Amino acid sequence: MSGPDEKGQGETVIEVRGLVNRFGTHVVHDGLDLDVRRGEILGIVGGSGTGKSVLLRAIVGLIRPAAGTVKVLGSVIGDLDAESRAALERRWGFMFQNGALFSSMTVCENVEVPLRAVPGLSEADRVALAQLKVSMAGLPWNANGKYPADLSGGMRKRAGIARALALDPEIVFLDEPTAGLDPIGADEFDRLILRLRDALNLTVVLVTHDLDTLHACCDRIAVLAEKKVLVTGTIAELMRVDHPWVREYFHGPRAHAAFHLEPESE
Ligand SMILES: Nc1ncnc2c1ncn2[C@@H]1O[C@H](COP(=O)(O)OP(=O)(O)OP(=O)(O)O)[C@@H](O)[C@H]1O
Repeated sequence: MSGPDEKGQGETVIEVRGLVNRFGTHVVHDGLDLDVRRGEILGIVGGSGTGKSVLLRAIVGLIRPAAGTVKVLGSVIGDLDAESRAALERRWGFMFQNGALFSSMTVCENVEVPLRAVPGLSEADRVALAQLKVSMAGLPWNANGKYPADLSGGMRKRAGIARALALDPEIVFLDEPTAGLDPIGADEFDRLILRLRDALNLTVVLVTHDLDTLHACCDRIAVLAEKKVLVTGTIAELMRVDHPWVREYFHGPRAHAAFHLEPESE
């Protein structure tokens, strides 16, 4: 790989080494390594229960690993005092699977939540910034005043991404961004992810089962299997990997449809 360019594209912004996560005797990750480069959209795929969400949570420090190191933007998570930790957290945004919005707050108020931690920001500026993020997420103006219960699933996800963008992060984590969306809504969301990455120079790490999202959005894909990242690469590279799960996933009929390939002859 060539080194970072003048905008830092290509530099490693997340470095996971020897990660071990376990719940009781259940070992989810055992010596997992992962690198994420600035400016890329990295998709994480794997069978159900292989620990994709646990990996995202471990990267942002919501789960304390049993062993290994996670370095984000040059800092080792776990070594930081509360103040440095809070400063680092402002440099990423996280969109949980269902949006994880506060049901008693409007969309605008939800997006304002992270902005409340910014010292010296007036209420008027906070509201204006939140409204800007809501529109950047592709929601209409009148969504600002709506409550999560009054939104469709797709709109809730957009509100979740607006909140993840509240603090102008460098990295955005998306947990199954298109899950539960109809195909048109999922396509629109894929395009939104690409637009936001390009417009805001974001690094995006997303967990997905959606082959269309992999094809439309991801520069590289990391495959979780056997308690680690088995392989990372482009779709073309992963299609050449000889591993039962990878083969089945990247050569199945759904993959062929998503990747616009001719059906394989038996
Ligand atoms: N807080 C927890 N306590 C105990 N076990 C947990 C906890 N969180 C996750 N697990 C277990 O860790 C494993 C990995 O979970 P995770 O949610 O990361 O899987 P996943 O790959 O995201 O799955 P899916 O594709 O089905 O969403 C699962 O067996 C799950 O039951």
